[in-house]
Amino acid sequence: MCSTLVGHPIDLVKVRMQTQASGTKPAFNGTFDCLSQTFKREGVRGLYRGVSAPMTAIAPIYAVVFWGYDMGGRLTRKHYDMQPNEPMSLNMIMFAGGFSALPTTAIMAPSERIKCLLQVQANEIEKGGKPKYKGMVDCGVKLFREGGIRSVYKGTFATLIRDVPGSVAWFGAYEVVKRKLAEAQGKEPGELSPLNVLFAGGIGGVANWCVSIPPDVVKSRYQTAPEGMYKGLGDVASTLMKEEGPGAFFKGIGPAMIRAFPANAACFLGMELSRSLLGFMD
Ligand SMILES: CC(=O)O[C@H](CC(=O)[O-])C[N+](C)(C)C
Repeated sequence: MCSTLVGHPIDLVKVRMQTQASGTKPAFNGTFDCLSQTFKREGVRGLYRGVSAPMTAIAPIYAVVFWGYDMGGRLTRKHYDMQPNEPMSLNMIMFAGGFSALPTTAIMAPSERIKCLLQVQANEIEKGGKPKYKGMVDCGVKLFREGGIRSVYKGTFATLIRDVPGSVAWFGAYEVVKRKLAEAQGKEPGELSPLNVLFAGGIGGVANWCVSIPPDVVKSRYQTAPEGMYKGLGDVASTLMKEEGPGAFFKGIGPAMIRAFPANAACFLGMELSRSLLGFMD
């Protein structure tokens, strides 16, 4: 929840930049321009538009991420007939990471759909219109009334193609950095200092966004587009390519990277601290 509080304004900038209409003059000239325009026009409230959805979903999302990772690890250990305390190879870690995205998508996809719609609806207010959604619950209810569960879950496949490779990189980079640091200090990875864990977590976040940005742009466009605008994800990708060129697939990479290190450093440190607290209570 701390990482959402810190990272949401910059995540909002990412989504607004990713969903800027093509053809016309861009509304924002870059990350800091978007941040300052949003603050000037909408105040602090504007920077936190849409925060309710990730704030509500973040705890269950990460509980499922780490549970899914554990399940993936158990599956590979069973496959190789390994003991539960035997360390996993990097390939096994990456498999377990990718596997974790499968159950997580069930919560991640609707949370992202609502968050992105709330984050971009300021454009409508700007044009003199009234905002369509009053908040997270209102948005979820309206989506359900208008298009049923299919509409709430619009963008599920896009979320999956973003988060399977993203989670492979996230867990893989975190473990590689932790192992290298431990080796250099003659320690076990579990004995690393909080500062080392923060560093490894931050690198995990950066690795995640190195592979996730192109599918994230497609996801943001698809989830915020009016009904019927695109035939599917392939249509979003080919329209982007035709109208805006290959650079469009990297929109929002600046804010994503600025947020990636601190948000994920905090996330992994929180996970390691709660893990040792639970071990201590055992
Ligand atoms: C897209 C996303 O939520 O990525 C997570 C890291 C972040 O910066 O929020 C990692 N994971 C996909 C494993 C949830």
